[in-house]
Amino acid sequence: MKSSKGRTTLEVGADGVAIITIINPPVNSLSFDVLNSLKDSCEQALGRDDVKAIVVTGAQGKFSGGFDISAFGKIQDKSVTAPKPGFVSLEILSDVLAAGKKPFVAAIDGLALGGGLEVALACHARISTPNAQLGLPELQLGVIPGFGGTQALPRLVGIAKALEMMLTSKPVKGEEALSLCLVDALASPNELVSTARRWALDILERKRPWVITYYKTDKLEPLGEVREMLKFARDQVRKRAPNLKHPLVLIDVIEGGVISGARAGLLKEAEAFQGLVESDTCRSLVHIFFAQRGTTKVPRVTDVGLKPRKIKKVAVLGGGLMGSGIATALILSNYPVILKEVNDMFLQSGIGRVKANLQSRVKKGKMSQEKFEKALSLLKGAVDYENFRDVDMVIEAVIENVSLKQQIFSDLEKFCPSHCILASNTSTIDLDLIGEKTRSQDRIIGAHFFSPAHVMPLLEIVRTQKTSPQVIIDLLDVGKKIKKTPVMVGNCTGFAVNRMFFPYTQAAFLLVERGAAIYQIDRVITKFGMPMGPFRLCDLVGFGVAIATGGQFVLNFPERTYKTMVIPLMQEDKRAGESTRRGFYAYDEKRKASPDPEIKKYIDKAREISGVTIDPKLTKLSDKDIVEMIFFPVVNEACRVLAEGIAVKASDLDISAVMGMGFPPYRVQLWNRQSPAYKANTDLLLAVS
Ligand SMILES: C[C@H](O)CC(=O)SCCNC(=O)CCNC(=O)[C@H](O)C(C)(C)COP(=O)(O)OP(=O)(O)OC[C@H]1O[C@@H](n2cnc3c(N)ncnc32)[C@H](O)[C@@H]1OP(=O)(O)O
Repeated sequence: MKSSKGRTTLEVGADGVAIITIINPPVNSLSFDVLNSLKDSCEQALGRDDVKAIVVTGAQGKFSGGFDISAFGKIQDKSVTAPKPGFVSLEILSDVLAAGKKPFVAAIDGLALGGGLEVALACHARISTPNAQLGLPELQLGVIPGFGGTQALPRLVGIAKALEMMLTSKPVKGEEALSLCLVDALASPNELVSTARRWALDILERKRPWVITYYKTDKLEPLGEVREMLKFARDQVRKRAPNLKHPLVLIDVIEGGVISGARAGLLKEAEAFQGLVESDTCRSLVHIFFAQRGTTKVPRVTDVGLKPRKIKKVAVLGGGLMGSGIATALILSNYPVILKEVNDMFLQSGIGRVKANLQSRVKKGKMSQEKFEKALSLLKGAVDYENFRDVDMVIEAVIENVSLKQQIFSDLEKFCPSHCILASNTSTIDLDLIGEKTRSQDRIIGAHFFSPAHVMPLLEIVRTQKTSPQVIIDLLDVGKKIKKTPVMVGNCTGFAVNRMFFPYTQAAFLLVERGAAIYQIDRVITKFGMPMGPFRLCDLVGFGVAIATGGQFVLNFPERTYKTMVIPLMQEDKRAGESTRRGFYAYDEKRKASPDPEIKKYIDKAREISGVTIDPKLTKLSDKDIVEMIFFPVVNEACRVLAEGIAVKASDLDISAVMGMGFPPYRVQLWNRQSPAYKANTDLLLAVS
């Protein structure tokens, strides 16, 4: 017998109010089983003589996290048949709930997201707790709201706010929802259902309005204004996300409903939703949703019954760019931190950097002055190890120097308690080497942050052969608590992200020295969706860093390292990237980059020194050729990282590419599926090398 995935229950109280509860842990997602059961429960409640009014709620303090996202994959691979377009929005929510002859009230605690909020919008009133999260985040998954949200939300909060909520995918809290008229009243979690019960009876007794959301028009702005707003929104979308179609589809669907009425809008929405579910964008973004949550599931580590230990205090060694960013990330998540430097002057600079990081959040309105003071009070400075007796974790972030790090780790072994986790933020040095002079190899681990560490979402957790699973579990937990996506990798040069990044710039140099146009490469790669092309990236990180990391790759992977002469030649002329205002681009005082005709001189010279000639084929590459020739070596390297066991699973590398390299998440699945096609192009690349 097929096991069902979630259900609803129906319970009728002595007051004649039926409570329909959505039950599908952990977030009460709306699987097809839940939706069918919801329809049955609603029809039963409407048909029963002992039921006067109905409250819809979710079990365990969560209304619903929306449509069951795992069903997208099943629809795409045809292992389930999707119901006909409009089955949920028209046949359940509009025709059963909204058109019901008894009042429906939604009692919302925890979260009402996506389809969850759409169920609530179909009810005749909504009561929520002050902290509940209400939103329509479907765009993040490559689709639009498909259970009526595109029509109902604008009718409750107006077009401008509805557009903002849907285009940004950001939820609002109960308090704001009340001020927007998205909910009708607030109640504490304890009083939520009783308040909703009373509200439903009040509607029946005509003491409160009986509102069918889809018929409301009073919040819709006049048509001329709506058209202006939609035009502005379309322009913004085209500018900010030129490769994405679904935000434009959303705007068309909203417009359709405003012009032709909600019922026509619901139909249009249902058809558009069905088309988008099949798109590569949706496949990719759904894959990324689960891949991101999968990074903390590590076989033989997270499935052996270990629980994370409580980390009460952390020490960060080094107050430079990385150390201060790491300290900022920790205090922002309420970890008391000791920031250690070698002397008072360096310490004050480090503390100053942390302060500046926090102040910039205050300036951007992301943080209150009160939170600023509180976060800063968690930071203590030190110039020795005296206060390290009670730290539970140390993160070393000093310069990349093996003997210095070895010394630090042996000092740490002496001063820190024996349970203390000893982490290094190194991006290039072998962790076994760092811990060589200690007897604590089981608690040595890599915590590789990306700069700026308090902003970038990825954390590479590097385990050695000896790192204990408990230490990995602890760092995974800290990673999640400081709002990073932790990805566990093995110990090797460059770990996952830098190993994948390396061929990205290598291929670009190889192509340019053989005739490809330098700025065309950056333009095409940016158009593809990367935050910047390989040459602009070299300028940003600076040639010093590029040469230092490049040296590691030459040492460790000599058979596949391309030694370009362009960078050393430019360095001789004191061009070292953005920091010197001259690299592959010239930079004005506002750091705006412009192509520099002088670059040709360095490329010609590099060709001459290396004895390389121009290949006419490479002077007229199409955009597609360029994208493939830059990225197929990246994919190849990712395959090696997986084959060597450095990454636990392929989806971890997808997340590393998206969060560490800025690879466009909406393209991941297409690239995974295309892999057989890349051989020909890789051969092309090999043929010219
Ligand atoms: C037709 C409709 O318009 C279309 C839709 O409704 S599309 C769905 C719209 N809803 C969403 O996008 C919400 C997606 N979920 C989230 O943002 C977050 O999971 C959340 C805010 C609900 C909870 O966050 P958090 O507490 O950090 O827990 P999180 O780890 O993300 O999720 C807990 C578990 O629930 C699962 N989950 C969350 N939302 C889910 C959903 N809508 N469907 C299926 N599973 C879901 C996660 O995969 C995770 O599973 P795991 O424990 O096996 O890894």
